[in-house]
Amino acid sequence: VKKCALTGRWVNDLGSNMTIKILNSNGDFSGIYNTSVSATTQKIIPSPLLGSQNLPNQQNQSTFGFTVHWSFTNSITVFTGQCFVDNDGKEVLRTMWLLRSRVESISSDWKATRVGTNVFTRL
Ligand SMILES: CC(=O)N1C(=O)N[C@@H]2[C@H](CCCCC(=O)O)SC[C@@H]21
Repeated sequence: VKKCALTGRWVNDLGSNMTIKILNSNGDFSGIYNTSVSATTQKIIPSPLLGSQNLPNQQNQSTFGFTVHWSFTNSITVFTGQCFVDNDGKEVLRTMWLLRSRVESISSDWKATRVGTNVFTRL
């Protein structure tokens, strides 16, 4: 199997996990994200994701991005990152994300976006 194809199951250091399904011929994919944490009090449920991975150099640690459309609250997270194969041959996703939460009014827009980094490894 090619190293660093995103297809499959990944887990991050927060304990969140995701399943990336079919990666089509131009690198687009869909999947499911199970977050272990939330900024809201709503009950967490698995949420769909859509994304793309740069294919031409897929076997050479390519870049990707995806959007999680949270099913349980009015927010969206976009992730972007790169898949690396470390010295032990383990695949690791180094990502950054933006979480945009819905706020009541434009005067609260300033506090509506959170940013972070995160690392995923194969489950
Ligand atoms: C990978 C990582 O850092 N994160 C993760 O696995 N879960 C949290 C956030 C979950 C947001 C849920 C919806 C909401 O609370 O508005 S997305 C970034 C962060």
